[in-house]
Amino acid sequence: MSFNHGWGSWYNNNPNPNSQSWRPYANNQGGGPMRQHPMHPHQQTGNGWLDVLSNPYFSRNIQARNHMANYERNRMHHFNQPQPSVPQRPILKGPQPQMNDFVRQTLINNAHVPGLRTGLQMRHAMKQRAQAREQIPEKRVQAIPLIVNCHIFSEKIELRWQRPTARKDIKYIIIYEHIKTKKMTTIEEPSTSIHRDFQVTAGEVYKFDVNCVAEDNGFLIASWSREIRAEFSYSEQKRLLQKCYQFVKRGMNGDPLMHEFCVLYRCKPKVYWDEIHHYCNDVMQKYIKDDNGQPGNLINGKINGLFFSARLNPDLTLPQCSPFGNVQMIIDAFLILNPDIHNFYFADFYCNKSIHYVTIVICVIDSETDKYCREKLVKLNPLSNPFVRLIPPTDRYGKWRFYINYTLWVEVYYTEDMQLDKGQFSAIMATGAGTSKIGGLPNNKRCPLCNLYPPGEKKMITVEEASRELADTDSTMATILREDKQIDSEVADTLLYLIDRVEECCLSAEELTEKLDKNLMEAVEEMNKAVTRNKTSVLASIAKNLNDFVTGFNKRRDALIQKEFIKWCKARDYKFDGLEITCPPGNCGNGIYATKAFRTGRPIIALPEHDMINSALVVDLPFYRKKLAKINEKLKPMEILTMFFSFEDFEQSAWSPYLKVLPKEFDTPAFKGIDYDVNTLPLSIRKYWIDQKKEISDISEKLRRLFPELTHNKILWAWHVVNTRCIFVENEEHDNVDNSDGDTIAVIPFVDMLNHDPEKYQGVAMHEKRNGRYIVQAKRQIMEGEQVFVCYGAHDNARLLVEYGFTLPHNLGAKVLIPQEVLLTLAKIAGIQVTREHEMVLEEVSLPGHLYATDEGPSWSLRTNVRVMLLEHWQMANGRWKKIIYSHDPIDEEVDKQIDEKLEIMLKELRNGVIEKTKKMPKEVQWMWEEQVKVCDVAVASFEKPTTPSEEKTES
Ligand SMILES: C[S@@+](CC[C@H](N)C(=O)[O-])C[C@H]1O[C@@H](n2cnc3c(N)ncnc32)[C@H](O)[C@@H]1O
Repeated sequence: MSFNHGWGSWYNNNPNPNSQSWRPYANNQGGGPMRQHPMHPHQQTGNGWLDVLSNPYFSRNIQARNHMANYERNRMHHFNQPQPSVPQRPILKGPQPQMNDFVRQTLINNAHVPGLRTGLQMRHAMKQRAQAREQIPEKRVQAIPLIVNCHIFSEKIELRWQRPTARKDIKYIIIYEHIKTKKMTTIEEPSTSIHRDFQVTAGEVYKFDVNCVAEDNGFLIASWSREIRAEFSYSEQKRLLQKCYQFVKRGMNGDPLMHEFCVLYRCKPKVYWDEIHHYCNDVMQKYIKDDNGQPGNLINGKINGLFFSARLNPDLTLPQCSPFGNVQMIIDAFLILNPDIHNFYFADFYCNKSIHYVTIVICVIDSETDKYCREKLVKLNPLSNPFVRLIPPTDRYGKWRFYINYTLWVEVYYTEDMQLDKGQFSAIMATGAGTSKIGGLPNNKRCPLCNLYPPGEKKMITVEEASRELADTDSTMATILREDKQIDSEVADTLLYLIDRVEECCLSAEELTEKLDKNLMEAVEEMNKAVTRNKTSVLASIAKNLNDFVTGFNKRRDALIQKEFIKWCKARDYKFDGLEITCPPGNCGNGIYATKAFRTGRPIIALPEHDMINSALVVDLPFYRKKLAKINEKLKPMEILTMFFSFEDFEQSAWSPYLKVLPKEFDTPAFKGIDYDVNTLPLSIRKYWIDQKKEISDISEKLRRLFPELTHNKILWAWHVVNTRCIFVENEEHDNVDNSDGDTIAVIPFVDMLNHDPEKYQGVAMHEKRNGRYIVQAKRQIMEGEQVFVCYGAHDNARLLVEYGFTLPHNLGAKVLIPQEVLLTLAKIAGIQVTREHEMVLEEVSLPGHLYATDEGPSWSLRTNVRVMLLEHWQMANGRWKKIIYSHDPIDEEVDKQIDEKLEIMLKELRNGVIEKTKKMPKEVQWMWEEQVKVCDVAVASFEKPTTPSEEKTES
């Protein structure tokens, strides 16, 4: 970077030796530049600041007063003459001086200090408004509030509302008024409509009234009203910044062209300073930002501040003339730009004719203005932005260095009051009228360099702009883009659209709706497909950046939704101190983590029993009671809960914060529309798969028949919510529930955030009826930082996938089901003579034939089944087998050995059979079979005699 050239010349060679500097408003009357240049600490006297130090208004410095008099040529002259009403120099921050009516009126009409002017005008306006309010009796309308979300852009306002009622005989009447012209437009929207866009003019204010009325008699059902200023959305603001980045010229090495400075200055007519001195206790008060710049910017009329400049002449001297006035206040740059206490924001980029301006807002950290800017404007890094850049001191006693871009005009808008004694004053030449236009100049709306929508141009950002935006977060991107400009236009459009969507999504919590999320994700998917079709490094890089952005955004959104959910739980008296919801690594949604240790037996979650969502709760809710009364049919618990989750509205429901934390989709085959061929599935999952398919299709058909407004997809989602989250609870019988198959399910918010781990689980859940609560207890000690698990059951991976949509890498629940016909076949292969009598006993014993991954050898029930098949005729006659099978006596050694021998043959045969099957199975289910092979391997291995160390030695 070339920052330093010629800086010293300003100190050494003041181009205007006649110009004067002084500190007329200073309390301490000290002199000299506020900040000495680190390289030239003692060279400040050359510009004459030490010569004229005192206040001209108290006649202590004749020279200065004469000097100022030369510039006196304004209509406020009389304020500068000693008058009876002029107060003595007031004590700082003392009471405001009294003004007579004449003075006040003159000030209102002519004041040069906008703070003074706007203050008085505002008070006047407020008085008028209060009077008007008193005159108009408040109109009370009996209507419920309509919920409307507004999406505000500089040239478009989008309104989206939620239907206030399920009634169809309604319509919406939208009245919007352009406040300035009073032009009113009325439009009607049908009952099906839920949004409407309005083309507007940037910076203008519109009043919108959205009324939902009954179609026949016009009765007002719900209403909403708001005044909206058409202003930049956050994404537009960022695009403007990108335009500004593009405008900034850069040197050979890519760095922006900047020069060093150490003071900021503000030029105003002398009367301006006089008024502050006489009427404002020497405090230059910040005042409301005028209408200069882009009409849609987010600071005009919104924040208060004072403009300063740092721009120097080409020879790096301070300017000696200004269109804004004949007195220049000069202050130490560190006072305004100290990055330890200030935040920097980009606020505007515009031109009036040819000069381009960028407005940088400087706020004291955490001030009210800072909070506003943080929300609305784009924050800049003081150390790396190309407009006002700071370089930290190199050692402990060093000073900050300041650089300003000289390829455009940087306006520094400081949002605090400033005392005059902080500065030094210099007389300069006023060019033009000596003052800026009151209210501000209109910007040039035709300039394509600084307008987002110059006339005649498409309202689409360019690829370069998009790439710039991304380059902001990934500096390598810009380099890649410069190299490769061959970008397919369709792909570019997709990317640009996505950038817009992503930026818009960042606006506010209001936008975090399910719908927008879905749109966004669809857009991302579209983008990823488009990028795959056009494999260029540029696109891949842009796509990666956007994907990262979307992921980050989603994370922020999830955190927000979670916060609301926690608030909701606490308000309902859920107790879960020492726990937090976090997203564990991997793809398993949320989980619950301990933020402190819990001892064994401690309840870690407790909630009132009436908060369990079970069939009784649902059928007693007025909405569902009415619905069920109409259909005159009792539903089963699973059907009732599915109906509940199908109907509840994400925004309106009393469970809204809970509904929002529920997964939007599930990874189960049923949800993904995968239809396995039953014959390709291992036996352990076959029945469950058939039953599940039937249940989903039956419930879906039934609910759609009873409630035609429900769709299959909605029911499918709701069924999954219930099926993956419900817990066993013994519910009381309820007259309006069909409990012919029992009623043992409930969905329990928060508790249903616990994930499954059959090995590590520390949480056991139970309904404590006597205490009227549902709790989760620590069954063993839980350490701080651990995820808290429960056990959903000893399920193998096929079952976990089909029922819950996940699998475990080392699942001890893996098992092989050996039904009776398979058992008989295997027994025959092993040489067992199985008679009809054996089969009948087997049926009566009815022990399950399972092999488990955890078993050290075949289970007791499998061994017993084999034992039954080895019984002789006489042992089975007259029920004698019962005594043998259920006896506590140890099994005869001979028999035991025989069982082992037979089982070994049977299981080896089983393993071979499973391996053969695995080979023939379609790819998507092969893993299920492989898991079965592993279980067989474990069982077979248990028969192999362990080799002793001596045998090992001999073999080797
Ligand atoms: C009762 S919910 C548990 C909370 C859930 N993770 C969430 O985000 O809301 C059950 C669901 O959690 C996920 N899940 C539970 N345990 C898991 C595990 N060990 N690994 C992966 N996903 C798991 C599955 O998606 C399952 O359908």
